[in-house]
Amino acid sequence: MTDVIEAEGLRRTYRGGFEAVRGISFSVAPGELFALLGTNGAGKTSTVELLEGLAPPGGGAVRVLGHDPYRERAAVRPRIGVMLQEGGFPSDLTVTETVRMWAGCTSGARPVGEALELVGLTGRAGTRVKLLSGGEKRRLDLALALLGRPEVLFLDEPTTGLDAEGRRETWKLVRELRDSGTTVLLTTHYLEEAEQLADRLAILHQGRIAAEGRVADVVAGRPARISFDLPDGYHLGDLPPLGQLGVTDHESVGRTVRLRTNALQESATGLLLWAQRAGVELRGLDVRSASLEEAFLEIAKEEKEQTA
Ligand SMILES: Nc1ncnc2c1ncn2[C@@H]1O[C@H](COP(=O)(O)OP(=O)(O)OP(=O)(O)O)[C@@H](O)[C@H]1O
Repeated sequence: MTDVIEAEGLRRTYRGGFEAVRGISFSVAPGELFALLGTNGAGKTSTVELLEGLAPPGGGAVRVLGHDPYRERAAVRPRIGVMLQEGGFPSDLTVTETVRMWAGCTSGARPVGEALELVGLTGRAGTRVKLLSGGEKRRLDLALALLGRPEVLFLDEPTTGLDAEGRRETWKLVRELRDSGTTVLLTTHYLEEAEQLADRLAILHQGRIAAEGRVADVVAGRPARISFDLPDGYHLGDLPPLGQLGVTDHESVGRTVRLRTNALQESATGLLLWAQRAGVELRGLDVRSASLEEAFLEIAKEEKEQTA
């Protein structure tokens, strides 16, 4: 089966000449959940808007469900669900009235009660939108995106403003939708969200894709981290030669030492053996494998250095 979303060399330039999207290519298979990550201003929303058909690309091509989402909007729009970053509903309507109004413009809409139940807003059905909390408004946005039982769901930072429980509930719902065959494109600032949900992801930086693949692919080859406080009376030079422990990089801030290593077991063992022999305690010892967060920060740093 062909891919549901295909982006090829996409570009977007705003009035004034700023190029926010600089030739990016990726594809999303049916039923796959693809996450776009990136620092503020990396170009996530600018890209997603092209996929949603809200603007034409300045270069390259995009196809959603086999159509050009901008030129063939009428064919694509009924089959996609869009949760924008800023919903912007009339604030004097109640939750039910808002969903009902939206349902009136949606073919094959779910019943209002079902949509509210899906996102856990049943108890707020009669509440005016202006009285909802930020997290509840995000959930209303999601209910509206789900109204038409979309084949493709675009979620632009869906859990911003949600508390930890609300975030986990939304993750569960998004997983269920994906498991029932919905293709999902998600943008997020939360790396844990991408780790939890994404089948594949791309990290955008300054309008380009800096890394792409499964979480394990993106994390592979990134260094692990060890940090600890130097024992009183000891200096960095008192540690065993760090290079021989497989440490690739180190820094110290005050008494805290941070090491990076591609040989975590070897480095940690060497350090602990040294501490045992010296009879000292390594307070604040923290040993962690490479994570998406580490990969993300490294990529952002590398790219910044390259463009400096
Ligand atoms: N209408 C516009 N006119 C000019 N520049 C814009 C416009 N919209 C966005 N930009 C710029 O394009 C760049 C990418 O913005 P975009 O909103 O796509 O980033 P993002 O990755 O979604 O960021 P965030 O995580 O902060 O939402 C930013 O530098 C932004 O200032």
